[in-house]
Amino acid sequence: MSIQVTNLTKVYGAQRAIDGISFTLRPGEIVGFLGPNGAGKSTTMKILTGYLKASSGSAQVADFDVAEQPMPARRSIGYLPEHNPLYLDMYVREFLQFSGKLYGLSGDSLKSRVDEMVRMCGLESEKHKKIGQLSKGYRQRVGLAQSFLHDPSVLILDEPTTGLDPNQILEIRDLIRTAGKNKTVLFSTHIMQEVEALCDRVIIINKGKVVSDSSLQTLRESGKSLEDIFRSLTGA
Ligand SMILES: Nc1ncnc2c1ncn2[C@@H]1O[C@H](COP(=O)(O)OP(=O)(O)OP(=O)(O)O)[C@@H](O)[C@H]1O
Repeated sequence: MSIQVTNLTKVYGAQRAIDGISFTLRPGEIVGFLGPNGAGKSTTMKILTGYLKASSGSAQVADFDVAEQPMPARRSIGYLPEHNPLYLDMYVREFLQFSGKLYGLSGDSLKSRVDEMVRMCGLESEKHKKIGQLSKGYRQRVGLAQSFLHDPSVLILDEPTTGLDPNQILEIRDLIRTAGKNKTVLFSTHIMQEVEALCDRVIIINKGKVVSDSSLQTLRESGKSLEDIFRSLTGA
């Protein structure tokens, strides 16, 4: 399995942010991770990417346990956090080179990989600017370029299109589709059309529990819209 989450629980003080969730992603699947605000999506993604420790349960990425084998697990993952912490004073290329070095790239392979990401993510016109001078959409592209740099087999993208205008949403969606070919992708979003445009499968969580895990095809066959299904399962 590319991602395997088993009985994962995270407790913050008195609150169970996630409460015994389990799911799996097979290689090559693109899965939408939906849930209302505060449902536990980011918490789950932060555990998968090694930024948070689970209170109990286990998570594996590319068959590496994220708690016991954190380094190989991390190398298998491209992660775009919800609040993408870019270095605003760095130039675009400088930042990508710096990030590539952290993944062990160097020399010509680093340079050619950075060039490829700049091209793929549509950053040619902005590559000589500082990140702090970029629009939100271009910053998001830099974040995606960074997450794709080391050619990971698994992409974990936390609300990749939040705050973007409709044109940028479509562009970023295309980018995820292109970059996600032959990769496993778990991404969270509040945009139902995005799920319909990109996903094979949808996992819906509510109050820290998985309330639905179905293929888009199965959900379509129910005759209800994804929005109606989401509302009925999350009590909105
Ligand atoms: N560091 C923290 N300390 C205490 N509680 C936290 C912390 N981080 C998250 N929580 C709580 O855990 C719950 C799940 O939060 P999480 O960010 O995972 O939700 P989410 O589904 O990603 O929400 P959103 O759609 O709003 O981004 C929320 O009630 C949140 O307030």
